[in-house]
Order: sequence, then structure tokens, then C-alpha cells
Amino acid sequence: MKSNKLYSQALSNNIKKPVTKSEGSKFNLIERQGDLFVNAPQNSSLAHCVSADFRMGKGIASIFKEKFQSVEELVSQKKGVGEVAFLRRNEQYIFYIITKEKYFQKPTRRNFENSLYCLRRLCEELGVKVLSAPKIGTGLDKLPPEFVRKTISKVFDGCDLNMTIFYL
Ligand SMILES: Nc1ncnc2c1ncn2[C@@H]1O[C@H](COP(=O)(O)OP(=O)(O)OC[C@H]2O[C@H](OP(=O)(O)O)[C@H](O)[C@@H]2O)[C@@H](O)[C@H]1O
Repeated sequence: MKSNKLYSQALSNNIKKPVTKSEGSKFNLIERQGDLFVNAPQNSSLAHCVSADFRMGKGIASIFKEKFQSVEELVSQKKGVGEVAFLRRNEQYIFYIITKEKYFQKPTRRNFENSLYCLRRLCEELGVKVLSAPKIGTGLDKLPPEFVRKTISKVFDGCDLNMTIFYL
């Protein structure tokens, strides 16, 4: 686990490192059937998509809200569209990928991609090596699965991370 200093710097995004291609690192992306909250490895951080108002009224976001609460802590980070707010739970991080302003809107492809670059920077700053997510963006947010898959592969290319996408 990175030091608290790094954690608070990442929180305030003081570290504006560009995404780096770690030498010899290999980004692994796998998709597997399973319930994210039951089958994700214990040491895995989690990520999902939300709106900037943190309404989390439907879909898997509502389960995150029920499980991890701390909406006030998330709002206090003052993150906007294209950015990522996060919680720390012991050895795990919970990432809230902000892809749109209001809950009733749908994300643009550009904002979706920008928020994933932000997620990558955070994973590198915090030393996250194992990340699990649902099929982000493809349900209520109605982004085409192929676009989501390609964007994840593009954004995380060269990142030292094992990412598992769970689907029911
Ligand atoms: N336990 C589980 N394990 C594995 N997969 C699971 C699962 N539970 C559900 N899934 C599947 O995971 C996919 C994406 O699940 P979602 O559709 O929720 O996410 P999304 O990223 O498309 O949309 C996010 C916006 O939806 C809400 O906004 P609203 O208020 O509704 O406007 C939020 O606030 C966001 O802003 C769908 O296939 C679900 O079947």
C-alpha cells in the first residue's frame, strides 16, 4: 500500500504525471462471467461509472452506494466529468468513474475515454495492480460494448495492471 502522502496527493490530483508506459509491463484484460461483488479477488480494487451528482440511483451504482456508502466523502473530492473520485477500504480502492454530469444523461464517448485516462493515472499513482469492474458503460449508459472494449485496451495499453470485467 502506497504511503498516506501519496494517497492524499493522488486524492487532490497534485500528481499530474502523464500516463507512462512501464518497461516490460503488460496490461491484461479478461472478461469472465460472475458477480463482481462475489467473484472479484479479495485484493482487487473495484471501478464503476457514475454521474457527477453521485445520485447512483439505479444499476450497479446503486449496489456500490449501498455497500460502500460515503457519498459525502465522494462529493467532497469535488471531481467532475472525465475525472475519478475514490474511496479507500483497507487494501482496496473503490473508483467512481465520472462519465456524465447528471444521472439522467448519457456519457459522451470523449468523456468516457477521458475518465478512463484519469483512472489509469490514479491506478499508477496508487500502485493498483488488480482491478475488477462490471461491463462499464454498456448498460444504463448505453455505450456500444465494442467501443468500451477498444477504449479500455487503448487507454490502458502499457499499464502494469490486471483488469477483469465481470458480467452476470
Ligand atoms: N453484481 C454485478 N456483477 C457484474 N455485473 C453486474 C452486476 N450488477 C450489474 N451488472 C452489470 O453491469 C453492467 C453495467 O451496469 P450499469 O448499467 O449499472 O452501468 P453503466 O456503466 O452502463 O451505467 C452507469 C450509470 O447508470 C447509473 O446512472 P442512472 O442513475 O441509471 O442514470 C449510474 O449512476 C451510472 O451513471 C450491466 O450489464 C449490468 O447488468
